[in-house]
Amino acid sequence: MLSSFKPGSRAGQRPSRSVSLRVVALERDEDYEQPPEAGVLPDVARRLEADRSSSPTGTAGAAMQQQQAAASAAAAELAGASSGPAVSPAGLSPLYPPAERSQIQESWDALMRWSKTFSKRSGSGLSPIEAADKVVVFGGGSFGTAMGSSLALKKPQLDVVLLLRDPYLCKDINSSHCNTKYLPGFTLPRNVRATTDAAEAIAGAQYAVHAVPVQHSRAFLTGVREVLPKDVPIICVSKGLEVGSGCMMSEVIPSALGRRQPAVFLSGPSFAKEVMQGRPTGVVAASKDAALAREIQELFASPCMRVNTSTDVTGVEICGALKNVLAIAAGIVEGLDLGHNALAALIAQGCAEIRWLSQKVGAKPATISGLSGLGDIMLTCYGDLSRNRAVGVRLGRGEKLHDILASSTQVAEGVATAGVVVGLARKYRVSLPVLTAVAQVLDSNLEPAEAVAAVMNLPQIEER
Ligand SMILES: NC(=O)c1ccc[n+]([C@@H]2O[C@H](COP(=O)([O-])OP(=O)(O)OC[C@H]3O[C@@H](n4cnc5c(N)ncnc54)[C@H](O)[C@@H]3O)[C@@H](O)[C@H]2O)c1
Ligand SMILES: O=P(O)(O)OC[C@H](O)CO
Repeated sequence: MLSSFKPGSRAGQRPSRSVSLRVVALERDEDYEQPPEAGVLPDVARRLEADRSSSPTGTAGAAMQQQQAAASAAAAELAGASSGPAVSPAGLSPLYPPAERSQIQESWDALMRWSKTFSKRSGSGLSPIEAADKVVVFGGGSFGTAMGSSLALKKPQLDVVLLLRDPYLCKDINSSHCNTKYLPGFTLPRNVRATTDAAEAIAGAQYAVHAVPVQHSRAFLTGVREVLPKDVPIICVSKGLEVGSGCMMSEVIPSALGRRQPAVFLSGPSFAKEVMQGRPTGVVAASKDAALAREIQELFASPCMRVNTSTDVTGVEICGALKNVLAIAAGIVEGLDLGHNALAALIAQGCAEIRWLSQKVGAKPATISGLSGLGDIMLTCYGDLSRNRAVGVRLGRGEKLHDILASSTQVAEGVATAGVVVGLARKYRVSLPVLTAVAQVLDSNLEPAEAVAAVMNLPQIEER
């Protein structure tokens, strides 16, 4: 049975933000304990990989749990590797000369000791997940369901409530423990449930994960404004720019709620299906409130999920929005069957365009080359699971946008965002050939092949 519903329970019950402060400095070498023996680590990595490949992909609870257990065991073995036996992988002679080998081993040992020291220094007291008893997820699409499930698995007593519009899907989720519309084939953890009742879903929740598509977020948030306590942090996972206003979600949220709500923007390379499968994933939690970003880092972190923190909200948001548009371009190149050279050149050009515009709006270089920038660009441009890329592939193969959108039940945020990006580029006086070409194709002003030819025939320039 799910944990009890507590209407009075609010963010006040969350742990003090100083609790999870961690020390990041590397210690002096002599402070460390014995280094691990050579030969242990490759075995751990191999076992983790073997566990991964033998996991079923269709049962989120089981697969995620197996992955978390495998990753925990591997991490524990890494941390405790100092006491392991000196075994060499059978039949393999060392690749590097002895001097290099000992340097490599020393560097690795230092890393493992740092990891151990770091873990020991984690704060005492209740962690955010221990302190929480309810989390509400706005939108029960693929990513809201996946992120809610990963929290539910961390704590079986946690009440994770998906707030949906569709009563039939709610019934389905509550009776079959499967989100048949957005994540068919995955069994959800038992402590994930769904409702269409916003007041009931939100009451008593310590955190709200916002996973409603950007273009519907303003209306959605306006609708829940009265029942959402002003101190409940919103963890926004939606990536895109609002049509009409050009706003990022960090602007949409306070504008729709009419107040400054605590908020964190979680982004990075993270396909919902792979999160459900418990495959290793890395994301970044960005907030102007660094303590809140650390709290959310700790809330989501698991053996399967690394969470970096950042205070560069603008950078994380703009990169997350722009990579979706670039992924459509990558899909077009794929759909036109232009080859690997073309795809790599396109993505490199797209990365430059994202860097030019992101810097103009204030993104930090570390963000652009980090998880929400380069990390998510790579995933979305190369990964077959991307909906944005899939739109591009179908356009490249000759389908019309209207038909593509009509046949898809899931959002491809880049479609709406592409037009907004061109306006933003004009505002900041940046020329973005690839991203503008995507908007032209989507707006039916250019055939995909014509767009490629036009971009190829632009003047030859110096790289910048
Ligand atoms: N799917 C992923 O792998 C993934 C990963 C990271 C981030 N995201 C981002 O998360 C956001 C949500 O994506 P998703 O994949 O869950 O989308 P989805 O298409 O799978 O589901 C969208 C959800 O939003 C709901 N919704 C749509 N219109 C609504 C409205 N007007 N009011 C209320 N709810 C509405 C739908 O009912 C559904 O529950 C997007 O911005 C996406 O870019 C997705
Ligand atoms: O499927 P897409 O293209 O919406 O991408 C999903 C996520 O943003 C990947 O990080």
